[in-house]
Amino acid sequence: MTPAQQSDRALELCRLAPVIPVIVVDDLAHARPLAEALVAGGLPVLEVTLRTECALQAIAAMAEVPGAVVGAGTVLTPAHMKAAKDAGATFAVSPGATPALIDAARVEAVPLLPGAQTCSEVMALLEQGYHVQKFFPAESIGGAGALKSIGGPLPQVTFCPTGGITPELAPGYLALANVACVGGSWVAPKALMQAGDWAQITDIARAAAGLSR
Ligand SMILES: O=C(O)C(=O)C[C@H](O)[C@H](O)COP(=O)(O)O
Repeated sequence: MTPAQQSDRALELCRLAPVIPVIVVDDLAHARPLAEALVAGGLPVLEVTLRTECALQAIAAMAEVPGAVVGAGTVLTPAHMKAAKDAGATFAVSPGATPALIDAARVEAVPLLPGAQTCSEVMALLEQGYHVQKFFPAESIGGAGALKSIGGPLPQVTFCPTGGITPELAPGYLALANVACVGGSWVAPKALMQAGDWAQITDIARAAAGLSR
C-alpha cells in the first residue's frame, strides 16, 4: 500500500466524522461499552493509543463493535505497527514519522496518518506521498493560525490536528480548508469511563459529531 493510497484511506476516515476520539484505555472492561457509546453518538472512527497494558486487547474488543472503525494511536515503531494490525487495527496514527515506521506501514499495508509539526516535516512526508497528515501537538505549535498559514504554500496537504483541542477550539480548526477533522481526548474522559457513565459519553460524542466543517 503506497503512502498516497494510505492517505486516500485516511481521508475517507477523516470524513466520516468531524472528531476522531483519542482514547486511553486503562481497564479492558471499558473498551466495548466505550466504543458502543462513541459510535452511538456518531463518532465511528476510534483511535486507541498504545500507551496502556491492555491497549491491544482493547483494540480487539472495540473492533467487534458494529459500526466502529478502530485504529491504533501512539504507533512509534514497526513492532507497534505489526502488533496493532494483528490486534485488528485498520489504521495507525503516529505523533511523528520515521523511515522505519513508513516502511512498516507499506509492508503491513496499514494506512498511516503520520504526524508533522513543521513545514519541512510536512514537505518531507508529502514527498513520500502522504497528502494527509496529523498536525501535532496542534495547540502548542501555533494552533489553527499556524495551520492556516501552512495552508498558504502547502494547500495540497490535508490535516487532522490533534493535541490540546477542546470543544471550544475545534470549530476554529474545522473551518479551515486544509482540515478534514480533528483528534481529541475530550470525548472519552477518564472520569466518566471510570464511573461507567456511557450515556454521558454518548452525549459528548453527539455534540462533537454535530460540529460543522
Ligand atoms: O498518542 C499519540 O499518538 C499522540 O500523538 C497524542 C494524542 O494525539 C494526544 O494525546 C491527544 O490528546 P489531547 O491533547 O488530550 O486531545
